[in-house]
Amino acid sequence: MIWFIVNRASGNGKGHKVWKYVERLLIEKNIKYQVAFTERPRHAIEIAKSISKQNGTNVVIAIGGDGTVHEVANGLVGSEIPLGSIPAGSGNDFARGLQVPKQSNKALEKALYGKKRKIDIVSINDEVFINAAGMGFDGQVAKVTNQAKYKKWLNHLGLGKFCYVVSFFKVLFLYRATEVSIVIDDKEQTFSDVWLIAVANIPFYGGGMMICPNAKCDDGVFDVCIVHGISRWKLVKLLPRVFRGTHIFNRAITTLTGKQLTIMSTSPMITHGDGEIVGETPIQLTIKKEGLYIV
Ligand SMILES: Nc1ncnc2c1ncn2[C@@H]1O[C@H](COP(=O)(O)OP(=O)(O)OP(=O)(O)O)[C@@H](O)[C@H]1O
Repeated sequence: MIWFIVNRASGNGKGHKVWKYVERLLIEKNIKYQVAFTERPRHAIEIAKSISKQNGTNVVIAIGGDGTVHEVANGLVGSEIPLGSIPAGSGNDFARGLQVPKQSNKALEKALYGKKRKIDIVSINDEVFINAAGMGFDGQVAKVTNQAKYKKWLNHLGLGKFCYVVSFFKVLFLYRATEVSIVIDDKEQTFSDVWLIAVANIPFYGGGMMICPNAKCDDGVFDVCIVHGISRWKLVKLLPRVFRGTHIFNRAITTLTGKQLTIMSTSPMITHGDGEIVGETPIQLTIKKEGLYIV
């Protein structure tokens, strides 16, 4: 059976439109399917979990943005059912990082007939993330974005991916950098004046920012980007370079790779996983090699 989990609210209603289009294609092609619509945050986790316990499911296709893909992945972890996706959100970084076509008909093709493969995932508290997590400035930006009214308007204008840039400037003037101590694969390091730490499984987050340009979702490690010892003004100047991934050559950036990471900080750093708030420091992240099937 082919299952769809649809977040009609994603991308400010884009999820609904994409589903209507996909539904028409499925009927035209005479493809049998089942569909469940999410009714609230975290509902997709419950739905995917319950589907994963049924026999005869070939694929679960998420229609929504990164939040929906994150939830479906959390529901499917531990099963052999692959996750497919048809992007309908504001950021769609998962689709960008895994070459899922933007056009719904092509994304549907890939989800139905593409090759099943395993990717790494990263566990953080009791959740897993597939794109990236971020602590500090990043976590605050994710929190502000999720609550933002301008998200709706920017989505409406087809500029949804700029939500994070608007939030960046909102958080910039109030945020205070902190002292951080990390243990990565048993090696301890300290950093002062830390703005953010991003841990990435794919290069993109925040609507196309290439935060860890070398991240690969099947290499058994996550990539870490630490931004520290930089003034607010220089941070603003660095932002455009993040879209090209060339920020990593700046001396305010430290990049690392690892399988296990513990982060402690003088003041708590809000933490997001795939754009959803998952806690605050102290926090531990562990790679689960080949932990999820995708298609
Ligand atoms: N019926 C619903 N009503 C309101 N929110 C919902 C509903 N179903 C799911 N959600 C929540 O909507 C949130 C946003 O969804 P999603 O991330 O897929 O879209 P987006 O924010 O537009 O896209 P992106 O994450 O790519 O920027 C998710 O955190 C999800 O839990």
